Amino acid sequence: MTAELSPIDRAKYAAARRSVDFVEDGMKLGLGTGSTAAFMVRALAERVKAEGLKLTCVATSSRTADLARELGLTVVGLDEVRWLDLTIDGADEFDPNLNLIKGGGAALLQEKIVATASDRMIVIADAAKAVAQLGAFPLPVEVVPFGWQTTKALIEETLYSLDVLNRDVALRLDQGKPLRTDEGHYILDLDLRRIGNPRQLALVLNQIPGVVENGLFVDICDIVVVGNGDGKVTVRDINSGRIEDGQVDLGEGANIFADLGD
Ligand SMILES: O=C(CO)[C@H](O)[C@H](O)COP(=O)(O)O
Repeated sequence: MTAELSPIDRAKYAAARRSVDFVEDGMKLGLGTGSTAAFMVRALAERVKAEGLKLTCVATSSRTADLARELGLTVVGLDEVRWLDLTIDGADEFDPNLNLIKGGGAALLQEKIVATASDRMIVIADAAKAVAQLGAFPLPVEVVPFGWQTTKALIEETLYSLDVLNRDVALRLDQGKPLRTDEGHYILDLDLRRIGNPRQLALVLNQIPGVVENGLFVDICDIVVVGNGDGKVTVRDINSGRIEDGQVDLGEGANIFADLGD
């Protein structure tokens, strides 16, 4: 079954499977959004079933909440628990300081709120998401629909004032219409190629009226788990500096992959 999966999906599964080893009984857990996070939710549900773990989960999107509930996990609102032990989520890019671009799945707002309300954030990713400098992936910025074109112009002016050379800003569409986030906002994707100073850019973007949040996660992620198509995983902890290599048995994913219909 696993042989039919693409190498990228095997890499995502490997990272996801390794990340759930960090989950302990009784934890309050943030569940990310995206395809890698979906593998994690499935691997987590398997562990809960096999070991009878008692977990309280907070989802970062309606998609993740639906999947987690369908798999029997307990999902509550963030305000019911206020603070989480751990959040596990995917990313679109991560740099050597574990700063991230997120929001490829349009869930950056809830993802940032949940990760910030957690003792630790683990990012799970395939190796292709590692970059020397953020920015090849267009930076998602969530904006309110009211006056969004004015907000877009203000963003372009701000990028110009920061001497950003490439500053293509595009409204994200879904079947020809503006994509709506879970909160009903729009997403603008900023194709910047290179982000020299993610901390500065994140702060400046959030000063613009109409901007709700941006997809730069600076100093939020603690650990990255990087998966490869052959099941090799590397865990890097930015706080301790520890790097640990391991191997995930991809055969263990057979149930999960079968559920996906692959
Ligand atoms: O930020 C996200 C959703 O808003 C995702 O974590 C990010 O887009 C990675 O997605 P995938 O795991 O499907 O590659």
